[in-house]
Amino acid sequence: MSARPYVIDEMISAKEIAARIEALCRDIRHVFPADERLVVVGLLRGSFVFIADLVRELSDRDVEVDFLEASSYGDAMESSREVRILKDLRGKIEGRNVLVVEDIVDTGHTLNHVIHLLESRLPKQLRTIALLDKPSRREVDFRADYIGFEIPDEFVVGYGIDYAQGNRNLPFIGKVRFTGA
Ligand SMILES: O=P(O)(O)OC[C@H]1O[C@H](OP(=O)(O)OP(=O)(O)O)[C@H](O)[C@@H]1O
Ligand code: HPA
Repeated sequence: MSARPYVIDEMISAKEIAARIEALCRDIRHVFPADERLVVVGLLRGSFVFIADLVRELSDRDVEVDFLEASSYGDAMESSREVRILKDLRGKIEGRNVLVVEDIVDTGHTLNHVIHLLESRLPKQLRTIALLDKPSRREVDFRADYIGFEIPDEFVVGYGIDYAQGNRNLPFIGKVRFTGA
């Protein structure tokens, strides 16, 4: 838990997120063949809420869900720039249609690292989707194929995203504002 007191100011409401997911899924349906299974890969832990809403919006498709756990922030607000794979996929992705789901792209190190790893397994088609993108913070040249919202350089929480492992269960995206000393 953080020692510094803070409040959370709402930035993106639950309603706005739901509407954006509907629109994103309309685009995704155009890209992946309707008659082939789609492997939706969530990057733990931050994507767990987003992937849950995304796959239910894609309930008209044959979807398999898998997870990969990557970590580079730990409890800090700054990336360590060292992406550790803590849990690998259960299934094989060679020759398959894959959608990688991320909560936020900040420096870009996490998704960049994961995509290189998964590309080496020779999927038929691999696309990435991130709910949030902070382009002003980018340290590696990476852009997700689908982006929910571009946001300014603020530390955000909620809808799966944490600060020191807290606040993942907020239904909206909020920014952390420190108060006092
Ligand atoms: O673009 P980057 O600067 O690499 O930051 C993005 C990553 O940081 C967070 O993960 P974290 O390492 O905090 O793990 P978590 O998903 O378990 O919270 C977030 O969930 C992204 O995966
Ligand atoms: O803004 C953020 N909030 C929480 N975790 C993060 N990991 C990268 N950026 C962020």
